[in-house]
Amino acid sequence: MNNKQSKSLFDKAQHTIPGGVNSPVRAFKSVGGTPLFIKSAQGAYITDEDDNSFIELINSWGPMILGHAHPVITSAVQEAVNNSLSFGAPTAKEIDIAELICEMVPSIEKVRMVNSGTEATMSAIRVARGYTSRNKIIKIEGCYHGHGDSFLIAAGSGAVTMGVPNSPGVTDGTAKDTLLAPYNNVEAIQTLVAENKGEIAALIIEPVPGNMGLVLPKDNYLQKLREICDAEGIVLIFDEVMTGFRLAKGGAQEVFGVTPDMTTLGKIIGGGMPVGAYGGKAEIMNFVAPAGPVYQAGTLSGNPVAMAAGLNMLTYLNEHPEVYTELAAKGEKLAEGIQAVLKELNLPYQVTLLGSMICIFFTENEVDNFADAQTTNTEKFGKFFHQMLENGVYLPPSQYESWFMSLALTDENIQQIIAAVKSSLIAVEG
Ligand SMILES: Cc1ncc(COP(=O)(O)O)c(C=O)c1O
Ligand SMILES: N[C@H](C=O)CCC(=O)O
Repeated sequence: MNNKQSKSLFDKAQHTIPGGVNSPVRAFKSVGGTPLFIKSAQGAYITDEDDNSFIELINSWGPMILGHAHPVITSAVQEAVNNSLSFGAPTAKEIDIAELICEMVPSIEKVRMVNSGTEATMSAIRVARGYTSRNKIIKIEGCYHGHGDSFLIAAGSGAVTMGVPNSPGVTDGTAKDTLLAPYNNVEAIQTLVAENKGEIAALIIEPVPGNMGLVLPKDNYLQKLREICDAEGIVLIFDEVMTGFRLAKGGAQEVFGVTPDMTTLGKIIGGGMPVGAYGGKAEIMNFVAPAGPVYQAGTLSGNPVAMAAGLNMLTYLNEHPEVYTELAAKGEKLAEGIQAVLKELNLPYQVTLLGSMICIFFTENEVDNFADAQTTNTEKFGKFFHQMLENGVYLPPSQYESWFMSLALTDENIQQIIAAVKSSLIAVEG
């Protein structure tokens, strides 16, 4: 594969951008080699600066549910930019999108728009702390909630990919207020709650973690967390930055029938524009300024272009529930195909699937938490990743990420991905 242009751009970028990228996971550090510099994307395909085109399973880390450059989104953006890019004042579309979010995710009675998933999670815990007058939070090992200080402890995604799940720069004072428990382990939560009685403001969790690879809840784990939080007056926050509007209209909370007190949302609600949001029970959200005393603000929050894109995206999803059955069918087809390849090649690796989120772990252990995920052979994943590129498929460049499917993937694309998985595994396993 010719990557001359990408190499030259990566070299140039090192001079003015730390590590040559604006978000660490993009740097290909854990898989080695040179990141691809992207020129454009359309439907299920992405094209780099060397004019290589790939079938794509990153989809901007989730939001491109309909595929790249979908007219439902691009037309909204084109229309909105004609009316200027930002006002720093309220607009009618902010009400429309808030109403739609509250309709689609009924646990959200009030919602505040911010500019990223990180802002959403940082703000949500501040509000939970203000509401409960408590300081500590419980975070689940391997979950990623953006780069807020409180969350960069046993963090997944780029943090674990770079080997720095505990980041320098986070003070001991902040770290001591973040209590950790393994995913799928109810006893660990019960112990933390007993040891910190009356001190825990919130439990924040990716209900279906996609930042340690994809891991699924088992044995009514989420229901049990709900019960513990109810009994102890702890605010249960579902971080649905990845899963919201992807797994179902109402996100993971709809799929598993568990109602959090607060929900954080991200990129999907902007159709790919930089957006985030947090919301939940009115009683809690009324603590947010100017309604209440917890301060949170944003010059560009509710940006009109992002709101236009997001409103069209959510309206489309709301009016086309068949999107979710179609995505799930595509997910099933891909997972079945990969399972068949693994069986044929006699490889004991794990495939995890939920709806249109999917992942292969290079381990023979069942993966129920971060420790299990870390038994994966990351070196093999790196080789597999590069083989997949050679075979025309662009995966997230880390074992500790989920793959995201879009509606634009055709049956033929799915067969191409399965064939690429087979050829790549054969090359990796020798
Ligand atoms: C579950 C989850 N929460 C929060 C974030 C942070 O979002 P952002 O990168 O937009 O700050 C991400 C992704 O990065 C995420 O996957
Ligand atoms: N896992 C992250 C988002 O979902 C990866 C994106 C990033 O950090 O750049």
